[in-house]
Parts: sequence; C-alpha cells; structure tokens
Amino acid sequence: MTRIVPPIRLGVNVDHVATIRNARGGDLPDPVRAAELACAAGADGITAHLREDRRHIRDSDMRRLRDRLSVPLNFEMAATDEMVAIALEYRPHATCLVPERREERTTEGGLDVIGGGVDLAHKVEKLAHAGIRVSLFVAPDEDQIARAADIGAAVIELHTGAWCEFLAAGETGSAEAELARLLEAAAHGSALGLEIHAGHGLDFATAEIIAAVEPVRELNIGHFLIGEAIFVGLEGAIRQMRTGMARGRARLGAPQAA
Ligand SMILES: CC(=O)[C@@H](O)[C@H](O)COP(=O)(O)O
Ligand SMILES: NCC(=O)COP(=O)(O)O
Repeated sequence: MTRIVPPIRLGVNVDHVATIRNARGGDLPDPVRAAELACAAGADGITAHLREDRRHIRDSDMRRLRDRLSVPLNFEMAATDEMVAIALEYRPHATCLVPERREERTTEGGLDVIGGGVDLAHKVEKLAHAGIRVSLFVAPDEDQIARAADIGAAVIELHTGAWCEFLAAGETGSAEAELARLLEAAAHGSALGLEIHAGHGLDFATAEIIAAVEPVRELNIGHFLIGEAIFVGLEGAIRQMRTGMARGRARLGAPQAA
C-alpha cells in the first residue's frame, strides 16, 4: 500500500546573483529578476540573506523582493536589533535567524539558541507578534532544538553544510555520522511541534537524499543552483532540482517491504 507523504517545498536563495552584481557594482544581474524567473521555473519561495556587511543582498533588494514576489519571502538575517527593525518594517512572510560573522565566507555552524538567552527569545517574540513566521538556523543539536521550541520558533532550518562538506571531501564515515545526526534532529524537532527545513551547501545529489527525510518540509538552496545556472540556465537548474527532490520524496511513498 502506498502512503500519503507530505510535500516538500523548494526555496531558492538568490544571494549569489547579488554577489555577481556587486563584483562590478551597478544593478546587473538583478537578484529580483532571478527570483521571478525562479518562481516561474517552480520555486515555492525565495530566500535572501541581508548580511550586516551588505556584501551581496542590499536593503533595496529585500524591499523589492517583498513588493514583487507572489510567493513567500524568507528573509535570512542575524539576530541583531538593526535586522529585527528592518524585518518589522518590511514584514516578509518569514525570517530565518542565522549566526553571522564578518570574517566568514559563508554561514559557519548554527545559531546558539541557548546562548542567545532572553534577548533572542524577545526577538523571536517580537517578530512572531508582528505575524512573521520565525525560523532558527541550527546545527543538528537536540538541546539547541529544544530551546528553539521553548522560545516560540515555528520552524528550524537544519544546517546541512557540514554533511555536504564531509561528502565533498570523501570523508564517508563522518558524512554518515552527520547525516544520522540530521535525521535524529529532524525527528526530534518535529516531535516538539517545529516545522523542519534544511539547507546549506546542497546540490542535486544531497538534496535528493534530504528530500527523502519525511519531517523535512522545505529545502533552501542557493549557491549550487546559481552556479549551475551558468551552464544550464536557472530554469533548467531548478527543474532538475525539483525532479531530484520529487524522486527522493517518492521513496517515502513507495510500498514498504514486508
Ligand atoms: C544561512 C545559510 O546557510 C545561507 O543561506 C546563507 O545565506 C549563507 O550565506 P551566504 O549566502 O552569504 O553564503
Ligand atoms: N539557508 C540555506 C540557503 O538559503 C542556501 O544556502 P546555499 O545553498 O547557498 O549554501
């Protein structure tokens, strides 16, 4: 007998369209145009990260994304007063609070939800009170996830970056151990009533694997898709990603062996 499997969404992160634009200054290529194309190609939502140093996405990009998209906008941001104020002004569908360091090349590790204490809890409350769905970008760590649920986050996004890096380095044992942690974390978060998302460093192969994890309801993917778009176009890259995710998800609905 086949099982009914909840669908999985694809959020396309357009940060690195802005990275290319900013390499030369000016306005091209436009991440908002990329976002619109991504939606036409089957993205369920758009993610963009307004970094404190504004190295790629600009404030005006975020505003234009909010104004022009008809799909949910996931506003990634550091848990700072400045970013909370911007989110409260722009009112995106969702915010994803992430750890941020100026020296990092990309997001390293998950948010320290426990260490964020009362201050982080207040920020989550403020955003949620404004009707913004709050997600916390976390490593697969049970205590951090429990605290995310305690402070009222609706969603956690599991950081898949370490797993992807182990795989890319051929460190199979470490990759398997990290994948096991991701699976446990997804089950744990879901049991606590959190919606589970995952992302960072995913490509066609890893997205297909994670799409087969039942509690995971959304993948956010950027860098790989924007890179792949150079070769096959953004539409082609997104369509291929969707096909792989659907194939992964379909494994869940396949008849179970007796
Ligand atoms: C939080 C996360 O994993 C990424 O979505 C984030 O946006 C990465 O930052 P960069 O896009 O600047 O690499
Ligand atoms: N939150 C993860 C995300 O939006 C995309 O990360 P990446 O695919 O650019 O590494």
